[in-house]
Amino acid sequence: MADIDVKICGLTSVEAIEAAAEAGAAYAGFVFFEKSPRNVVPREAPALVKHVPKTMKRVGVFVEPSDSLLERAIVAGRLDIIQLHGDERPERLKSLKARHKVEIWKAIPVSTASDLERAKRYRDDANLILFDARTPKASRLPGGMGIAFDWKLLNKFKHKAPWGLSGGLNADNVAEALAITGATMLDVSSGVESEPGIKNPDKISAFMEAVKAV
Ligand SMILES: O=C(O)c1ccccc1N[C@@H]1O[C@H](COP(=O)(O)O)[C@@H](O)[C@H]1O
Repeated sequence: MADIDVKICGLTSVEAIEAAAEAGAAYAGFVFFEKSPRNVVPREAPALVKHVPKTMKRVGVFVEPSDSLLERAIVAGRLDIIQLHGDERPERLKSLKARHKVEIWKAIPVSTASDLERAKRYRDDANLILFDARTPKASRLPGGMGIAFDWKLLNKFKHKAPWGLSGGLNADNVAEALAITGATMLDVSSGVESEPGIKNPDKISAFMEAVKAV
């Protein structure tokens, strides 16, 4: 694989964790958001994360989490990274960074070029900016909907911080996404599922094969 790190997100079963590990994913993602079909509550996390090999980092996905949820999830999920998917301000990231020994990733919803400008506010406080598709206003989730944005927006964007690409990726379109954006970090959820919340090991492996073929 051409130095591309992949996060398989929304893992809720041992089978899916093992498929992600076997296929060579760098990150195992667990969603701590009760509206999500992939929600993991902190008390369930230890039984899952014990199957994540040392070669992978554990990422917790949150949407404007309370301090209490974060504290419980970080401990129970032995999280290396927290990914914030809501309207969290840079100050919130700064204070979380001071309090917890984790990396912080900030997801930025993208539909137009001006959305990319928003990312600049997080450059000092986020370890990685994740460009994700903006989901429709009426939708229940700010991510994990299998929606892609216009990757050409990233084409000429001057990145001044580490960044990754997510939103609507799957085995059929990931080569094109990589060709257009030059991303070196990818995050996928719906594109490796049979139905919302149910990961499909064959799709995980096909996605990783498609990335390796680039
Ligand atoms: O996956 C979820 O249920 C989810 C819920 C709330 C916020 C983010 C969520 N997932 C993240 O969304 C993107 C894109 O997912 P997809 O591949 O388009 O399904 C990805 O970063 C997930 O981590």
